[in-house]
Amino acid sequence: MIISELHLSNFRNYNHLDLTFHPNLNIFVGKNAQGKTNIAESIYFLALTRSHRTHTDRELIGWEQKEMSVSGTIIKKNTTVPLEITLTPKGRIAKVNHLKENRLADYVGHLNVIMFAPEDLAIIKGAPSVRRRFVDMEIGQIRPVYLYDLMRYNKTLKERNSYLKFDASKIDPNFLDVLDDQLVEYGEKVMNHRKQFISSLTEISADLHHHLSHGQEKLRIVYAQNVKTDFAVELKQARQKDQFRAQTSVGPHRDDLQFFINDINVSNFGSQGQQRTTALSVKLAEIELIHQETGDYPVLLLDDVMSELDNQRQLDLLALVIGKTQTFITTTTLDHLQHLPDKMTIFEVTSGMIQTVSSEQSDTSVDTE
Ligand SMILES: Nc1ncnc2c1ncn2[C@@H]1O[C@H](COP(=O)(O)OP(=O)(O)OP(=O)(O)O)[C@@H](O)[C@H]1O
Repeated sequence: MIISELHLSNFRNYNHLDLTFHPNLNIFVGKNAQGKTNIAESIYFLALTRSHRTHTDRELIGWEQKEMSVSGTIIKKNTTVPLEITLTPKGRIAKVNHLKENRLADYVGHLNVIMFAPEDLAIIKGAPSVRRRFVDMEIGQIRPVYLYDLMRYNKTLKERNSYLKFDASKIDPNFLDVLDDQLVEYGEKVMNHRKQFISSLTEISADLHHHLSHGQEKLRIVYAQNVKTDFAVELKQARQKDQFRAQTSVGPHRDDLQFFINDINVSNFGSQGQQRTTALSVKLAEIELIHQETGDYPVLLLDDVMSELDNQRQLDLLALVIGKTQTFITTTTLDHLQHLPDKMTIFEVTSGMIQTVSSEQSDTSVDTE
């Protein structure tokens, strides 16, 4: 799939912007703080209705503005799908084919994106919550039903945690049983989705990592599931402790991922280079996974990462993606970019203004099958 057009209105430092993209490669070049990442963020937002770098929607709206919108045209399997999201003081409105979709799960999935940004190193090095968010966003793109199950799980978890805060004498064990049953029902679904996703991700990323490390390293991803055997039993066993601490101690909200290279934990003992290559292998694996699950390649957003990769890694990366996935690169300079194809569009970004400085249209469009 490709995104052929993007329109921004009051999105961060863009008051009004209309862009037409190259089907293979688009490069945004400019000094720091000009608005390059904002473009990548707007595409990510159009796909997932969330930013990759903030939880606060307000930040996305231009200063002194009340609302903003991002819209774009997606081309896949010879069909054209217009998407649009508007953030207003009353909330967000998401439209597919100009029609409003009330449920997130009906909107997400029309545009699949993979973002690779410097912050992604946190998937390897950061807190478990970062890895859970990564897993949730990625499964949600492929299987929108996962978002339903996760939402229901989180709602029940919140309810249970609030109930646990009641005075012990006011807690009705039967009501807690009902909440536990619901938590187990939705939690099992969440864990099953995660198990399948992580198993496929492990398989594909192991191959890619083997390739990227030139046969030197064996990557293994482990789903560190918090529930060991039986969720219902473990929840019951933890009840007294949970009541005492007024929070639920067992369940997929405590899940984690672990990364091993040649059986050594990368998060704790890996070098910077190994951690970076692991993050890259995982991201590239997602591209293949989305293709396997949906039959389409996602759009790839490489935000400020090329300068972090050495010559060989850049070559490996571009060889793997160009011509397969429509790719967007943001960078402060073109100097260090090696191995670029002949056909691409380069945009120069200056204070929220964009100028097309070079556009070489390709004869063969990207494979959108
Ligand atoms: N809500 C907003 N309204 C208006 N301007 C904003 C808003 N949020 C951020 N900005 C502006 O956007 C600019 C930052 O853009 P962006 O993060 O895309 O930078 P960049 O070009 O990617 O830079 P770098 O190379 O440092 O990553 C800053 O000038 C900032 O003041």
